[in-house]
Amino acid sequence: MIRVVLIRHGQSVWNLENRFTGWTDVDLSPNGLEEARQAGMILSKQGYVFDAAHTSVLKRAIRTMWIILHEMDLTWIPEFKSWKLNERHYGALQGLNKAETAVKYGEEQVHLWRRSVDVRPPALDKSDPRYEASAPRYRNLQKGEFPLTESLDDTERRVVKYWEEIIAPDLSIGKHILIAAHGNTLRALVKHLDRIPADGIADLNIPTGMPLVYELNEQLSPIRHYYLGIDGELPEGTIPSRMPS
Ligand SMILES: O=C(O)[C@H](O)COP(=O)(O)O
Repeated sequence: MIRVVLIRHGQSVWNLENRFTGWTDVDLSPNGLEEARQAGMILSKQGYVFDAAHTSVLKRAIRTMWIILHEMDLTWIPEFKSWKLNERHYGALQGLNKAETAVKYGEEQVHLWRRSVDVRPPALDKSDPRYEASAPRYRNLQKGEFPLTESLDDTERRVVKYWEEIIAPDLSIGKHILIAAHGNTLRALVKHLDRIPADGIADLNIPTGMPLVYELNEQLSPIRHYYLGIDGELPEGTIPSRMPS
């Protein structure tokens, strides 16, 4: 049986401040550090071992992965970082407080920006300091790949490309893989794996710092999935109470 573990980074300082984050490179909050440590402890206690770990180029996910691997005494395994696992780009909303934005534009509009599959938030202007296309970490992006904003569909396309080209071949030869990524990156991946229709994804939220295990068949189609708690797998369908802001 093939198994892959997905984990959303621990709480970040902007999760705590309730700000749209996207590609902004904020770090974990003290609580997020602890969530990552607990996730590593849970995985270790449940006997999980990984051959490789994949993450984004954003430090909240990288640090989560590092803490988990440290807790599991697996810091020696190969690590891979890709912008394709970055959080969904939140365009000109990045940095704004979510509650204040809802007051300004209305709950309905903000819900559309956050949870529809095809509505893109207002785009960043290329002159905006938040447009970081020339940052060293993004130098390998092809022309036009650096987003000014993204819908969940846009995010899904790049995540699925990474899954199909990089992760799936390794899973197929029996490697055990950890993916430490972001709320919307993982929503997009889960939408793809579980073939969730566009109108079925709005209520799917992935909590910070909780290991989510997917068991897959030989064709890499999901058999079942569950979150891991300190006492083992949570009953299928259980969503842990630690929800994103
Ligand atoms: O980028 C962000 O702001 C969050 O990590 C995910 O935000 P959302 O729950 O508003 O999509």
